Amino acid sequence: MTVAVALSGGADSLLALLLLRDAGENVFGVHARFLPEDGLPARLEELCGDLGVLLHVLDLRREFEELVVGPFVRAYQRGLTPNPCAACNPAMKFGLVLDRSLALGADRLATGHYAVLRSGALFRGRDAAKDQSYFLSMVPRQRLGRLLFPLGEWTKDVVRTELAARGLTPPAGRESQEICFIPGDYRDFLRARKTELSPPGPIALADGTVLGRHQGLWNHTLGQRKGLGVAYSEPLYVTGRDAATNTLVVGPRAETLTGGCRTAAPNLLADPSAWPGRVLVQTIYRQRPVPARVDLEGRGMTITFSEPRALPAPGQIAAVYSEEGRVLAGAVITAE
Ligand SMILES: Nc1ncnc2c1ncn2[C@@H]1O[C@H](COP(=O)(O)OP(=O)(O)OP(=O)(O)O)[C@@H](O)[C@H]1O
Repeated sequence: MTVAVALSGGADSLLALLLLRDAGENVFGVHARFLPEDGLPARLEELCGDLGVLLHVLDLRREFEELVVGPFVRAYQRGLTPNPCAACNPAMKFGLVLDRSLALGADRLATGHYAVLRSGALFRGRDAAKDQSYFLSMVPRQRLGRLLFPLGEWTKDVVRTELAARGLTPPAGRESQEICFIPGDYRDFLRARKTELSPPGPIALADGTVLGRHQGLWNHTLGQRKGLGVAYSEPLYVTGRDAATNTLVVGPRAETLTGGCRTAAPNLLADPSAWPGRVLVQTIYRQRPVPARVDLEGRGMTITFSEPRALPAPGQIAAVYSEEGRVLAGAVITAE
């Protein structure tokens, strides 16, 4: 089988390449340039040359800006908390990179994601601390059949040890950042792009009582406590960002919890008729999933948690799991 391995320059995809090659697959590398100029493609070329592996560098900078970074910035302008991986995985890695890899002669595309594929079904990766199935929940089902995740049963520690034992240092020389195109704080990134963002506005309780002013909704995150600059008889938290009135809604801790949320149309990875009776939902990466009722209504999902949860941020992903860790669906959260 011919396998294209998506090489980021990091440790995980490098080991994925070596494991597949050791297993006798016919491998080649594909590296996508998503970001402005850096020296990484040249360092990867050199490493692949040493390993005797062909590398294709795909220039996807324009597409990444159009399909990932632009929508990310516009979502902030609409008062959302976007998750760029929700757009990147289906559109870029398992969209354009997969298509180009198939066109280059690959039967499959492998990545260094920590997740397991079994008979076309997606499951959590074995390393609970690195499991990336949450982000993969937005990848269309028919695309999964073309993918391989060789590190699904591995733990990060063993990956590091294995590479060291082979005397290899990944050329990227860094662990991934939370958002790959933002090296520091997202607010500095938005300012640096001179993005037109929401202006100052009122800070108010849910009943409309105005307590102060904020410097732009985009500066604040749901559940935030520090840095509000308003005095009140009890600690206040951000409980909502009303883009229509440009109001930052604050309230006591109890109001940072909710019983459920709504989503946009889900990406279904298992037919709802075959879902188990009990499902779990996760609304942030690395969050403990909780049992929930999921109603597929119209074009979206209505999720009712079995216990109150921290307010899910519109723009983030809600991933639905079986108790065995199978991903049943993923969708973008639209509202509480
Ligand atoms: N620029 C890129 N070009 C090709 N593939 C990429 C690129 N960036 C990421 N990938 C693929 O997506 C996988 C997950 O990427 P992520 O940014 O989450 O890195 P990671 O889990 O730290 O993995 P790695 O150690 O390989 O960087 C990578 O293992 C790799 O297969």
